[in-house]
Amino acid sequence: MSETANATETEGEPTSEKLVELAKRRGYFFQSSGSYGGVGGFYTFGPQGAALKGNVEDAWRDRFAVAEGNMEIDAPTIMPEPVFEASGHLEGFDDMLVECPDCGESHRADHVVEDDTEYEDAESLPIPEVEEVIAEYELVCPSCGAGLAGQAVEAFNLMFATNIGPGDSQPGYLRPETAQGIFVEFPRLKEYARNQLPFGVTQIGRAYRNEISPRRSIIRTREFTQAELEYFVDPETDEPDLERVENVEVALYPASEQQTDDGEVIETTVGAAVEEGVIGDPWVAYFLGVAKPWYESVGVDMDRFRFRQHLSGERAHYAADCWDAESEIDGNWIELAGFAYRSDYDLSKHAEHSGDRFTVFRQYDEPKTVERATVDPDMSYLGPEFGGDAQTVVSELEALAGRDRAAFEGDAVEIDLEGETREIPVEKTGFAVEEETIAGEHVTPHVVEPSFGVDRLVYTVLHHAYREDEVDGEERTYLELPPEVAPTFVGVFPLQNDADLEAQADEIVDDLREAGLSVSYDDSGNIGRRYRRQDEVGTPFCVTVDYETIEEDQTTVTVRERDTTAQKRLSVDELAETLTAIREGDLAFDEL
Ligand SMILES: Nc1ncnc2c1ncn2[C@@H]1O[C@H](COP(=O)(O)OP(=O)(O)OP(=O)(O)O)[C@@H](O)[C@H]1O
Repeated sequence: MSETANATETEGEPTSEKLVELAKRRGYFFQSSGSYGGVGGFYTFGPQGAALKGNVEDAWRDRFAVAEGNMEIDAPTIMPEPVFEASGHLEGFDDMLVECPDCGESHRADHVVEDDTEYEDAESLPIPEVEEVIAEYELVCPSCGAGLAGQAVEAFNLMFATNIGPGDSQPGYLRPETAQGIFVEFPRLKEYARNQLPFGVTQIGRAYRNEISPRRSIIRTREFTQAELEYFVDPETDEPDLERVENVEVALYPASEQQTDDGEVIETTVGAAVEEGVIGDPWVAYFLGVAKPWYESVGVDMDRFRFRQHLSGERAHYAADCWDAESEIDGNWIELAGFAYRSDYDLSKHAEHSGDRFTVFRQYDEPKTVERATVDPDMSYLGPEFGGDAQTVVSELEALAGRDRAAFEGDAVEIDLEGETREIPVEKTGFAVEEETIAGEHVTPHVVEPSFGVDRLVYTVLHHAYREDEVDGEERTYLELPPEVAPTFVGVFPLQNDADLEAQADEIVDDLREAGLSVSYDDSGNIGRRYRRQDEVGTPFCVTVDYETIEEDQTTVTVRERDTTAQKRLSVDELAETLTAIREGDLAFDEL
């Protein structure tokens, strides 16, 4: 999809620029391998970024694996070629590439079209049409301004290829999504679920896409982290428990609204959206309802968040319905996650290509009596008589009996043998209809997939938390991160370089760490500068140990809150307990 759906691309808006600078300076994220000049699309999360990302992943695991009762697996990132033949990635996981004839820069042709025309869904256009649009609108290279008309647009496969073992006899690919690692293990995973649908399998891990033009720092990279849930359901019998999410308020931007000039985002509840048919699939609705409060809890600003339905051309052909979670960044909407109903497409493909069983046995409430059409399984006499291998004749007739009993009502049945039509007298086929009692049947589960990008979410959380204000006549930058995800919960400072103050501060650090809080100790520079440093990385509280603390009858410290900069004196003895209660949301700083 387009990153800029319904908004204009305004790369390098102030907040993003300042955030990227802060991220590098304070250890959130920066371009990798900088000593060697860096390479586009690869980023390293520094100490703060790795901690924030880890907290977001833990929060995702708590909500989508643990709280939902789903399993979690950890599959390899390299998989052999047949997996991607089956999944369709080898054949069709392409983006449209156009190269600038002047500067040689590569661009995504659909993005070039979307950025400078009214087309919103250029990805779904056939290549020749994209070439025509580029010529018709006289579109130019975003890097150097040279005209792109007449340049060939090519399909470029996004998978990174490798060889497994020496030589090139076993090609493999770095997975472009974590999902395939779950699908291919379905025959084993269903056993861990005791062959009972519905069940869900999650995975948090790296995915790799050789993006044509990685951009906007960690929003589009070539190596990124996904958190995916594959939820396997019986399409005929399973239904989500919508009551659990029906009152969740959501901002929805359905396809129908996107197609009109004055289309609007609809503010409604999940329950009402299902009832009114705005969200077609109840499973997708359920996961949108779970996701919205979760996004809010990790710090996404709900005034800058919506669910956008895919336009029909944007959807994979097998996907019955698909919605994206989107966040607004400097006037652009970016995709944070996709929620798709993928039908039985993935499991059927892997069954077909691997020959393994990707079904679950659906037990009926009561055994059922069914009629089954059979033919004589021993028709060895038919082989020579009808010119063909007897086994082939039998299986052709069996297949026909299974799907078209009426074919056996006349005097003779017609089957195709090696391209020739043969007539076989019905009485020679041994055709019969038998009654059979069956306890259930094998069904291929359907898949509902919430697929989250972690890096884009980390970027959004930082962007939405970015604040500037003035404290004591000085400009200040701070990140209003929720305590649940902030890399450090509390900074501890001795007021001055004094052995007694430092010893007391060390003791407090130990106490707080023992209570499970993440603590940063800082004794360099004046107190004001130390506060600024913690503000900039989003540390919710700072504790200062001063001379009052170490006076015998005055064992208190100053605790300062990041957002308001309000300060209170708290007893050292109760510090760990009080801060833990705040961290858990049981107490507010202004109640102290
Ligand atoms: N190159 C990338 N860099 C960072 N995150 C990505 C990248 N590609 C996909 N993701 C994340 O993985 C999630 C699920 O992947 P999905 O295949 O649905 O993305 P997509 O629709 O191909 O994304 P886009 O259209 O932006 O390329 C996305 O919502 C996004 O958060």
